[in-house]
Amino acid sequence: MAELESKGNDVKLKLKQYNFQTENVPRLSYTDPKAEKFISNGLPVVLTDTKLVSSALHWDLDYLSENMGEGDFSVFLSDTNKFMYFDDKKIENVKDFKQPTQMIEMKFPEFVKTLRSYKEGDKRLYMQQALNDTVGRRIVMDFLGFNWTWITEQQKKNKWGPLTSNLLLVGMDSNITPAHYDEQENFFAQIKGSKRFLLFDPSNFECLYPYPVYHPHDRQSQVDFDNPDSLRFPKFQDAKAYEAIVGPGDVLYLPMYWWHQVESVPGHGTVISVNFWYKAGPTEKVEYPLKAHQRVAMTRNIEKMIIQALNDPNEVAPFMQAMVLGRYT
Ligand SMILES: O=C(O)C(=O)C[C@H](CCCc1ccccc1)C(=O)O
Ligand SMILES: [Zn+2]
Repeated sequence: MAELESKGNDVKLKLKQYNFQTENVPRLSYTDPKAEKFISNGLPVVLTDTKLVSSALHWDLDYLSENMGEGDFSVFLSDTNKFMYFDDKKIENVKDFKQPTQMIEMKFPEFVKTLRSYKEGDKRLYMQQALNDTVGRRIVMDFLGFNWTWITEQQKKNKWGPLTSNLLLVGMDSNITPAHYDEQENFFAQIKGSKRFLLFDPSNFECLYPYPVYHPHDRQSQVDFDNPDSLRFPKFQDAKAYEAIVGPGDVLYLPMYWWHQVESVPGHGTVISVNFWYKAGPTEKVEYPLKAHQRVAMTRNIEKMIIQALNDPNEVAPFMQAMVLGRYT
């Protein structure tokens, strides 16, 4: 889609326009009882005033350069502004799989230097690294200063599993993480710059055509949002999108299995976020009709069983087609 450049500072016009309708995700103070209701019902909501990461709102490239320590950080390089995740353990399953990005390990100061010397035509950069104990003392203090009381209360109230990681995301504006879903609950905290989320309920599974489970791009949509192939993906036009724009201090509750595309809003320079990924809680009692995310989990389990039983990714499609075509179609 053509990227509309706006003359004024209306961020809306700077955003890419897609051909599906979008509705806004509610934006509520975390003190609003309605906000808790959204979270307990597994519905996305933008929470303001949580102070979840207020101890990090001063983070910028220089401060991080000085305080992130001597560790190596995973930096993804892309020839385009898209950074599609891939699982390198599954590359062997797909003949001549073409990696869309390459990952290099960099010290933080080197990453900053490369970022600052970026010019048109260079590979774009996106640092995506789980925070760990190699970071400097000041970052530890900022991390300890997160509003753990509130978020741990949310974890308990909603019977989520343990916190698995905090992904630190430092990217260039206009970077895009294409549509995918994750199997974890997520409180996404925005620290610097703005990000636009396009969210889709798990029931949009049929409209977003995820790659096969054995594919390196498992959990990612096959549809190119900028040039959707309506022949291969006819239901894409029926996808129902929700939109949320998060700025510094905002926290997006991103429920497990909800599809999301993340666009770093152009014009803000470096964009910094930290997410909080929680494992699912114990599987709730199965009630009928099954919820959409339960169907997705079931589909995944069935695909995994077939892959394991056939022991060859190339046999999965013919097997499933033989099982379904002409019988269930
Ligand atoms: O927090 C989330 O879930 C996001 O998708 C945030 C996203 C980067 C995530 C990269 C990634 C995607 C899939 C697996 C592992 C890592 C962004 O902010 O660009
Ligand atoms: Zn994600």
